[in-house]
Amino acid sequence: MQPGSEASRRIARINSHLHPPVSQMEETSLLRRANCRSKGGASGFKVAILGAAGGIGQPLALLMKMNPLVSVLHLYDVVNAPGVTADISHMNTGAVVRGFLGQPQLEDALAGMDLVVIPAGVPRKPGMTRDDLFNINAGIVKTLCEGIVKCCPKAVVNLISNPVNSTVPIAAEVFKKAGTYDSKRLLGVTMLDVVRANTFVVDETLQSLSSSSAEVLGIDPRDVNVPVVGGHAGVTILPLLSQVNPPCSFTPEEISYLTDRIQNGGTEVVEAKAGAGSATLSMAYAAAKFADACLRGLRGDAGVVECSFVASQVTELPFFASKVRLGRCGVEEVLPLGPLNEFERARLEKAKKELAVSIQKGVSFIRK
Ligand SMILES: NC(=O)c1ccc[n+]([C@@H]2O[C@H](COP(=O)([O-])OP(=O)(O)OC[C@H]3O[C@@H](n4cnc5c(N)ncnc54)[C@H](O)[C@@H]3O)[C@@H](O)[C@H]2O)c1
Ligand SMILES: O=C(O)C[C@H](O)C(=O)O
Repeated sequence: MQPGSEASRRIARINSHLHPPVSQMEETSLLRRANCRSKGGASGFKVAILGAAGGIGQPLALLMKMNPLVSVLHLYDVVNAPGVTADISHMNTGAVVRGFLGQPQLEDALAGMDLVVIPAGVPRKPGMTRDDLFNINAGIVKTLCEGIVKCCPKAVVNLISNPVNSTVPIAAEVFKKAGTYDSKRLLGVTMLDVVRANTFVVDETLQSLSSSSAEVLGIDPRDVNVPVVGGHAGVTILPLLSQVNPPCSFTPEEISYLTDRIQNGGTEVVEAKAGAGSATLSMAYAAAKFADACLRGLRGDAGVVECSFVASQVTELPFFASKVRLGRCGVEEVLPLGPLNEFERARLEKAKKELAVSIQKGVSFIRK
């Protein structure tokens, strides 16, 4: 290709969108605004995915590109962001996609975002707990949240990176330190626990147990809703099987089996992947569902309720996962747990003990 030819100028233009030099920032952001209006429409939201080239990031980027509520989609990673961006950008859906590679482009990736979804960080290998990821992922989450402070302090943040029970407190502390903390806008993503619970209640109960819960036979798992409260690791994951909707009853053996399977769903995938990571596809599905719920809330839809790990007064702990009502500012209301049976009350006490330690570990990481 001849330097200075029309083809080389076109490629230079495409590259400048993928890696906008700082000197072109103003011009580029005008271009972005123009693109947003022409393609996404005035009502679309601007969404950034941080860790977009990863196992979760890539399918999540695909699903967000398909979401009609998204007008601009920013894909940021420290590796491979241009390739993923080029690929996703060929999908003929409305959202304008832009790629951002490496720390120097983090601020451009975040500028003006309404929703920031964070699946950046290392996943587990067999034999590890989520807490074993703390040493690496805590620093990653801290850095990304410092970027949010600077560039989009009013964005709603969906935090996926593990250990969620500690990374959400880390994010809160970063925001508090900067004076930008709004507890309504920080949500730990525990949706995969709900997705698993809904699936296992319909599937596993009927397949592997001689079930007295035949009421659920033939029900689409998408129509089942199991609230999952507490946190997102082992015993802190507490499905409230007494509150399944549509209502259905389980034997004590079924409750114990289902609770253990839901609590160990992540480990089941980690072991099946045998060293190649943890849940990515089901997580991308869950994250896309949760992000969509947040966007519908931001749009002003009524009655959007999902479970999430948020700042909470539902228990004595400063953070707790429970049903939350989503609205124009993020979390509009943290809903109470509702009536728990004896089994759930006992499991709740266990969950709170472990959660308290994980939350404090996250807080201390920033305050130290
Ligand atoms: N909340 C949940 O329910 C849930 C479910 C599954 C996985 N996870 C967690 O999500 C995280 C990601 O999992 P994965 O399978 O996608 O891992 P992955 O290794 O496949 O992808 C992670 C991506 O993050 C990127 N990354 C690393 N440091 C970064 C930084 N500083 N800035 C931006 N990007 C960075 C990597 O380059 C990589 O592309 C893990 O911590 C995992 O435990 C959480
Ligand atoms: O189990 C993991 O490490 C990943 C994730 O938290 C999950 O629940 O699948």
